[in-house]
Amino acid sequence: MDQVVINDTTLRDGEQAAGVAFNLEEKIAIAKFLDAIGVPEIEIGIAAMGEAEQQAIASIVDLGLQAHLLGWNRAVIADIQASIACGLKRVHISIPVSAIQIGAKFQGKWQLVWQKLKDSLSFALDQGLFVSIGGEDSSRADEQFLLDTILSAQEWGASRFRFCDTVGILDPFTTYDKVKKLVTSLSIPVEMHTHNDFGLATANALAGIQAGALSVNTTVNGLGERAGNAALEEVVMALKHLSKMDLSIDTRRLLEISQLVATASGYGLPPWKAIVGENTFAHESGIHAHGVLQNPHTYEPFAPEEIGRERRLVVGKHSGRHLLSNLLQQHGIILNHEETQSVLNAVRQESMQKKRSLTTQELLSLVAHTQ
Ligand SMILES: CC(=O)SCCNC(=O)CCNC(=O)[C@H](O)C(C)(C)COP(=O)(O)OP(=O)(O)OC[C@H]1O[C@@H](n2cnc3c(N)ncnc32)[C@H](O)[C@@H]1OP(=O)(O)O
Ligand SMILES: O=C(O)CCC(=O)C(=O)O
Repeated sequence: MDQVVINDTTLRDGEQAAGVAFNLEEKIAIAKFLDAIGVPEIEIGIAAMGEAEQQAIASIVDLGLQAHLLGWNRAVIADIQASIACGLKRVHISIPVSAIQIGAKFQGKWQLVWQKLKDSLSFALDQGLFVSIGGEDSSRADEQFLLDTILSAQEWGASRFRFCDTVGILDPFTTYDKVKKLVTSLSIPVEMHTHNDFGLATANALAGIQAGALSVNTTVNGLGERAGNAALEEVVMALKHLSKMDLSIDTRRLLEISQLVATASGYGLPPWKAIVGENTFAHESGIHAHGVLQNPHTYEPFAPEEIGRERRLVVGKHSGRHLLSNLLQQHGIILNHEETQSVLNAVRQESMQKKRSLTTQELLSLVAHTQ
């Protein structure tokens, strides 16, 4: 199978999340970081948005990164001219392809949409650009109409097609079937763009890849419109561990980039967020901690170091004697069976009062008080 390409869109769809507005420094920092960890392609913004966005795009282009840089455009020649003025050599041209989208935006005039696509695509190709085409709302489009649209774009010179599950309504099985049909009928590669409205963005992205898509849009932390996009860290780690696909991305820095984007976006993550959440390698429950102390693989799908995190063992309401003894031994405290049990009872009580696990300091003072 050909190498799958990550085309990260944190700086475009990620920033479209309501309430997110990266400044120039943050945009540059995120682009540099994505490049540094080996992301091969980055969608860096929408030049049509105006001066500030154009400055950010041009500044990122000027960095001379290894990654291919892509600008998002409507099927409007002025949008593409703005992208070219920023120095971009790759453009993405999006058109709506479902009846509901074409109806709302172009009064159902699909021929007009095709004409806009043909005109803007020809213009971009005449400027010597790499042109990727996006089918907005591909998942709800009539399948024959979608295929006819892409076959036309392919004939007119497009280099890649982005299959968009714009409102996140697919499941992995349907995604697989739809993408398989396209991959079988097209000569240009297919890219996946999946949204998380039903919590299936990553699963659907993987299903598309399984069906033969060769490129995938991601965003760091899954940031993006509404419930977000397929998360970079989830797609990379799932491909690595579940599909045995090494994308040559430095996964040891995934936590760092997650924190960078969390700070820049102003949105923290729930502790249980897959891959990068604070609790993904934290163990409190007695049975789990006992297992992990013998062999971490009992309750961890991969080693925390792989994403740049450390394992945490904490005591709380659900802890057991093995974990407690282990933590106390690290502080030179050895208790007999009864003493351990009475500290454990006190830990449970205090944890319930505080509604959280205990810090090491709280545990040690509890030991001092129960002796
Ligand atoms: C699914 C997605 O995520 S698509 C990407 C969405 N991202 C964004 O919208 C963020 C950036 N957008 C913007 O800054 C602005 O919307 C701009 C600069 C692109 C356009 O702004 P405005 O001129 O004020 O128009 P507005 O946003 O209100 O309406 C969209 C216009 O684009 C048209 N349009 C929408 N999609 C497309 C398309 N794919 N190709 C061509 N025209 C399109 C609409 O028909 C409408 O046209 P009209 O002004 O002639 O009626
Ligand atoms: O690139 C496109 O064509 C549209 C991308 C998008 O953000 C979406 O459909 O959700």
